[in-house]
Amino acid sequence: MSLFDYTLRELQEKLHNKEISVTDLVEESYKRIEEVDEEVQAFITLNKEAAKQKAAELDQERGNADAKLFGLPIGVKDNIVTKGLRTTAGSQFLSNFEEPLYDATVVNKLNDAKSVTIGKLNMDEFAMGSSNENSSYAAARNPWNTDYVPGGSSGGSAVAVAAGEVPYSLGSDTGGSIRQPAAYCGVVGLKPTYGRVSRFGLIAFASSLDQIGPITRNVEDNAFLLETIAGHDKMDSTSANVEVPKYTESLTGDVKGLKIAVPKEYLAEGVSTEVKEAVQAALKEYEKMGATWEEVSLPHSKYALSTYYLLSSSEASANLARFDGVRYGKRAEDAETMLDMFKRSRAEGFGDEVKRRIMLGTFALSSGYYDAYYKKAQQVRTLIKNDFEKVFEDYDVIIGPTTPTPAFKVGDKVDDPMTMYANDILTIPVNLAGVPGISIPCGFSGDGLPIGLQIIGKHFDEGTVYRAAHAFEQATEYHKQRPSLGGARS
Ligand SMILES: NC(=O)C[C@H](N)C(=O)O
Repeated sequence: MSLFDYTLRELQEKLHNKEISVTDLVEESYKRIEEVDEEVQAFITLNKEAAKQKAAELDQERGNADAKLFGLPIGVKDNIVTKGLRTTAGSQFLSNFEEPLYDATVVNKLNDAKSVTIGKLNMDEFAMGSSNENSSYAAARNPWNTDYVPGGSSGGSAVAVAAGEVPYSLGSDTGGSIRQPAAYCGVVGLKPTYGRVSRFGLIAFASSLDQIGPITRNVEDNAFLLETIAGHDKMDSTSANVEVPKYTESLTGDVKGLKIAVPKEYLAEGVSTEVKEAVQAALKEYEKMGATWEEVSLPHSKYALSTYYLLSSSEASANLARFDGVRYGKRAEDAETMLDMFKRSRAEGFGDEVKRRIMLGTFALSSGYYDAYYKKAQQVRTLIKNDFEKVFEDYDVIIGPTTPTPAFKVGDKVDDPMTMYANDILTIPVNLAGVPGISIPCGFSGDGLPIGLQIIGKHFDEGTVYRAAHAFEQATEYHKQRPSLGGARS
């Protein structure tokens, strides 16, 4: 058994009782990375020397170890800026961004809580993708079967946790990038309410949709981590000044009387039989625990995918304008004029998917098309948000699958953007509405690949989402299964 099979709270107890040291934990992490990372490619950059030094320092000061994440090793998605530690956003454009000058707010919070950053996690370039195959580095692989993708864009964040390289990690979610890889890798991933967690220091993809969130092996750890990173930040004007509850206190195990809505659009055509059956079995489990469920409709769901690709690409085209070869990242050589230098740096620096989105976004924003595409998409976004609000007048949570199918094979969809985009059909509406959503393990396919259950809550009601997720976890064993990767673990 690995140390990382313990919950964060249990690890802290062991640290407290001096059964283990912070150095033991950090060494366990790097040992496991050495064993399996060549196979799964979860990390882009390791922080070995600094992490070991920090562990030694923390071991010295252990007497007053009451910081929230004291000594617990974490992996951070590589679009979250870390001072002095290379931050690439999965792009070779930023491969030389070795020494960022500041920490993202969430990283400051992790540091204040005295966690130890093990390294930066693999991702699709600038968070655009659903399989990790768009990483400029290596494509991360699914620990349950390395012929399969781990999902994306926070593929590395889900893989590192599922493969036992770190006990918990941070990802970011614009259209499903935390929940979809969490579902594919059999771990727990939460996208918080928009505004719950500061985006300061998150390399922006689509600013009105991006949120940072926790990926863990169980719901309690997830709630614990969200408590640490959430909260208002004056450096992010979209972060909400709303009190952060103690999420761990909402894990009562009691869902008696909980009112669940199941959107018929989420179990429709395109959702595989195995996934449907797993979700139906989960609903039965909730019934047994005293919750009730009813079918509802989110009628504008069918427009969510096109709305998302218009809005997120439009925002990306503006956000990514800053990568011009001047201020950040690589610069094209041999350019003759300044304009030529901009053009060549961008042509050489960005991968195909990023270019596709920038072109789509620029087109949607251009005069003559703006009203027909961008403005229209904004209006449809409001309709989608209203669908959710209407359902939440009568229900506490919405439950459905996280993804239409379990993970697919590496290479299967990489040349077909439309089928790749369709992966996020059940996660995207949640970002458009700005509400919180979690994915938790709820079964396995015939091929032994994990299936994820999505639980969606009201704005700023992560507490109820966690309570529902935790109760299901307590009643089932899916989260206790481990991939047999590397042979060394059981
Ligand atoms: N970034 C995300 O949340 C993932 C989504 N698959 C996208 O490519 O936009």
